[in-house]
Amino acid sequence: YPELVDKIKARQINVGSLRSSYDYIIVGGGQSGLVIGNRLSEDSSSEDPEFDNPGQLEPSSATSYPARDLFNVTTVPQTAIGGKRVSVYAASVVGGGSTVNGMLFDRGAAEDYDNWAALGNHGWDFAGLLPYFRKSTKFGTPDAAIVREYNITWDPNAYGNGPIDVTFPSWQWPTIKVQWKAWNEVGVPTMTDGESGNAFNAYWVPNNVDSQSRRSYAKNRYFDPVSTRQNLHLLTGYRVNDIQFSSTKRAQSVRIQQRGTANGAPTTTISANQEIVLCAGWLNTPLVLQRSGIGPQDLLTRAGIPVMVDLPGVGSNLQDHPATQIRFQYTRDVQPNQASLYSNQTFQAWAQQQWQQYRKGPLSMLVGNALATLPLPTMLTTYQSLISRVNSQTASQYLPNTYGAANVRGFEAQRRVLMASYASLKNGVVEIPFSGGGGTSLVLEKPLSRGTVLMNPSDRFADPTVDYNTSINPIDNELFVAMIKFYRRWMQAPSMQQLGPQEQSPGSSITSDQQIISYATQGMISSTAHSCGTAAMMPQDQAGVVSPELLVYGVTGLSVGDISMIPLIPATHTCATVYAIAEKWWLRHYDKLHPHINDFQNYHYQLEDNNGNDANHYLFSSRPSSN
Ligand SMILES: Cc1cc2nc3c(=O)[nH]c(=O)nc-3n(C[C@H](O)[C@H](O)[C@H](O)COP(=O)(O)OP(=O)(O)OC[C@H]3O[C@@H](n4cnc5c(N)ncnc54)[C@H](O)[C@@H]3O)c2cc1C
Repeated sequence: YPELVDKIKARQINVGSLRSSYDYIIVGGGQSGLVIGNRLSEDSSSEDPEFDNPGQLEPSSATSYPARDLFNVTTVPQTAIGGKRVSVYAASVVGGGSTVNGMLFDRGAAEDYDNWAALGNHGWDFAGLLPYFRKSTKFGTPDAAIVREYNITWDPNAYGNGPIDVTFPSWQWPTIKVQWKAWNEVGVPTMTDGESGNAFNAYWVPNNVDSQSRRSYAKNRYFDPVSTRQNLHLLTGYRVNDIQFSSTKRAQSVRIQQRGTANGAPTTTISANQEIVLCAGWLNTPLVLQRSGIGPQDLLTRAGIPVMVDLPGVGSNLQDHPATQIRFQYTRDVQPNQASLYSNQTFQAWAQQQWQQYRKGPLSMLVGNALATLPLPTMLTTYQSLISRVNSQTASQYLPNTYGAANVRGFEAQRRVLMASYASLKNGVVEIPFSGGGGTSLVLEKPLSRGTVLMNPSDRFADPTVDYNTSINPIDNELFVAMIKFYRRWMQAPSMQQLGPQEQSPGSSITSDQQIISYATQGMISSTAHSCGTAAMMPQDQAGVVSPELLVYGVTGLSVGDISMIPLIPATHTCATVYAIAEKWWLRHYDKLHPHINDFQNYHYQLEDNNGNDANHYLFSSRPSSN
């Protein structure tokens, strides 16, 4: 898209014009980095450069993940899923994941975030995050005819007046009506909306698109409108290698190197007067920390890097949503259906015309708009016995051998809140997306397996070693078995029979748990592009890396504003949550500018009025109440 590249080139700063120091340096102009850059530069007294790797810009809706905008990294062999190496998804482009992602835009259940607070992170429960979910979004009323036809529901109070446009496309496949009914028949109720804390059972999920089906993302909503601010500089084509510290362990400067030059090539040093904010994503935030001497002592020593802070959590606690596939064919499918887009030329031509003329119709639809996020008790009558089996495992039993005592304590704490969620009817353990077709991905939302992102000790500039340890904990596989069995039950629901569902894979001959596990692991992927947790917000003695204020333990002037801070992966696609995290990161900075308002927990409710409009003026005029 040459015209877009030219536009961004006109705005970005050349390395030669960089200042030698800035107030804030944001490492990574991805999704969270652009949010934080926008918010910080609202204050004209600070100057913020953002460093990023260049890439092509994604101008419109897209469902395929462009490899050119992703880091080219694969995992080590995943021993529990047949030894395959799997691709990782980490964006390397301005706007980061928001530029390349599938635009399914949802939030976790309230309990997902309440779990974060239960792990010692005051203010990070759902009530503490909701103002930021609202602050980042604005809901656009979808096509009335489609809403009526498919009974699409949402909660307008879940949204605010923020930069990211959210709405539903103007198309659904007719078969989805049968699917909704069938969910109800197997005991899965329909929720009005998943966005207001009720993301469990079955519910509609919008996309982050505007009324013209155009991608609404961090670059065009948080960066472009403020790119002319004189106090915000964006540098592309460089990477931050590491951070340098003063003798009092204050983060002082970053060393940057042009991408594409030999590792260790001459670097430029840029200083930060106030703070360095790591927004380089789940893959690179831990790597930059490790290169800077913050990480597991043993790893740093092996790499010959002086230890600034021994934080065993840096690069551990890696989580994602692993997935496998299931496929049924509808022998009495209704017309039109997804296949019509390929098999029926008249329909195909009509779809093209709808898209080109009105940006509507089947081609405006992305990955689908409905999810069944199933609580374990709904899916498995013997769920108590599964929970007992988890609790009888030694905490360290399936953890990577690089994990030390603090990591095990952290996992034990996570397991306690996770088991409460496994028993809950208000929190999903698995996700089954549905959009009318007979096949789909089956996604594990609350895995017990944990992984690592570790610097290569013999070459700190090489790609890191990524290991998800997918399915290493056998309970994860039991959850896949339960999911496949429940999917089969759904296909046997009375309403579904009008479609004549016929199982293609795994196939009706695959019946025993062991057969199902072997099918599921064979087709399993480790990541659905929701990797997180590698610089987690946990207590320091439980392998935490950042405090609830998102400050890195053991040093000053250094924080994390991206997805790495997530302690426990929520049962949702992660984009909306990352906006809320980055918006909330900014709160502490606001606190610094306005020290008379000094209660982190209490005033976050004041950031918006009840309609979700920005109500920052409250902050200037009154001290919030203490309830
Ligand atoms: C292919 C894909 C599909 C997805 N689909 C969905 C979806 O449909 N729905 C959903 O909700 N979520 C989805 N996600 C997840 C979501 O987009 C991400 O979780 C989110 O964007 C992560 O934001 P972040 O700010 O933490 O990191 P990122 O947005 O990845 O930003 C990191 C930035 O740091 C830069 N960087 C890295 N290293 C350095 C360095 N050393 N120096 C300087 N800069 C550096 C990178 O270039 C990048 O711009 C998807 C993600 C991907 C990758």
